[in-house]
Amino acid sequence: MASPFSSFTYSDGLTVVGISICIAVVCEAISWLLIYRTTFYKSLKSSIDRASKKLETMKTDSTVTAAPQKSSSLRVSDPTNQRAETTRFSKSIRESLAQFDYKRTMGYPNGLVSQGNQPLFSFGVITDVQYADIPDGRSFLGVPRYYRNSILVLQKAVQNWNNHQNISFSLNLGDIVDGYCPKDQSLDAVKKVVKEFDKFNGRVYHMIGNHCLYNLPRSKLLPLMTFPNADRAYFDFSPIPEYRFIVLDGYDISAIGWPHDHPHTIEALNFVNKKNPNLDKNSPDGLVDLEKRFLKFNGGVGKEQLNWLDKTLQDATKSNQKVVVCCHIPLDPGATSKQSLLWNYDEVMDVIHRYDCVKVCLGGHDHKGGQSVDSCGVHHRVLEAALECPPGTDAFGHIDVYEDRLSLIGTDRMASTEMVFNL
Ligand SMILES: Nc1ccn([C@@H]2O[C@H](COP(=O)(O)OP(=O)(O)OC[C@H](O)CO)[C@@H](O)[C@H]2O)c(=O)n1
Repeated sequence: MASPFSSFTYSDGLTVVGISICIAVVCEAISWLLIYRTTFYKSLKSSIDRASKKLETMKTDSTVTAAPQKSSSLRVSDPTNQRAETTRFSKSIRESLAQFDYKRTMGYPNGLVSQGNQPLFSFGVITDVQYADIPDGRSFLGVPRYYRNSILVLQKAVQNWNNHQNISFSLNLGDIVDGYCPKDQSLDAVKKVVKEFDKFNGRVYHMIGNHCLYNLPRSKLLPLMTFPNADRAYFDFSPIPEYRFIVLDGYDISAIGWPHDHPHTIEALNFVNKKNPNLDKNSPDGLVDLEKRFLKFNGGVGKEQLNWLDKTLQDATKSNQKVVVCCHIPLDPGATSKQSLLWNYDEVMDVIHRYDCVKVCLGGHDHKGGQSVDSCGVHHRVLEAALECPPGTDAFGHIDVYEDRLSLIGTDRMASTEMVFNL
């Protein structure tokens, strides 16, 4: 009797192998599309790598501690505490992996995890309004700028936030008036824009940018923009006990805005003169890669503010809070052009990376916007400028805050972004 496989030829076998390979390739491509290329996967992977590294370090440390200590310079540590720490990190890795469970991930078309549908709270965002009562123009590099339309974009933003009814506060990420605003109109222009922000039925937290400082010195600007501490432009606040916002002043060390003989002006001028040999200190000519940030229109965070940041993060960690750091000048090279980076972004990020509590950094300044997840899993989102919206278009948004993510819902030119982080 003929076996059912008697007609099964060698070429049929090859066909089956071929089909299997094709299916494997298609599955891999689908996984890449739905999983590997998503921000969530990248952030989760980097968190797991980070936790694994920490775990390895702890294992090495405990071996060192267990061995007889020959030198007093070795770190003294309690083995019981170390075991507890190691267990905590193993647990955090297991939890991270558990998060990546297929059923929950597939609940969202873009492969993101959903934990609860109701945001804990929401806040409005807008940046680089750069209003001036002057005809449309272009940036130094030729990008169109709509100086009169930008205040209309702000008006729409405020209307939208008010209509939403659940926006607790709003963030202005800086540069409310453009440097081309005629100087005899600066004061009125700043007042006019602040008045538009004041129409929002909630608190507006302002940041200062280079263009604000081209118009008015700090002494005049700060009182108009009502900062929580009258004498400085960096501060923190907690809209709910579980979250803290830290607003940095990226023009703390700056050649713009302070009196000419102020120590911060002198420090900034010395710094930029040393780092940028061009006659025009706003020109990045000849500067290579990350050196391109050493431009006069950028600035840095001074020592006192860095210490304050460190203490505030320590405090947030103790209070088990998640933190959002905001600064007009971006803090991560992956999210911005090198020309728009904070002078000492590396020092600031070193402080931030000492803690696990910072989940997201928000910025402005680089008008085209950008997004990245850094090596420690912190999300960076640089927002698109209102100034570059042709009439009839917008760039503003609101961010819904959840336990495990921030969800930016942008209008028109401001791209919506999901920022999912590890708990
Ligand atoms: N002398 C200069 C001045 C500027 N650049 C490059 O042009 C870009 C932005 O300059 P500009 O539009 O004047 O600056 P804004 O403060 O209005 O906008 C802030 C930017 O969005 C931050 O990037 C920049 O790439 C400069 O390097 C120049 O080459 N030479």
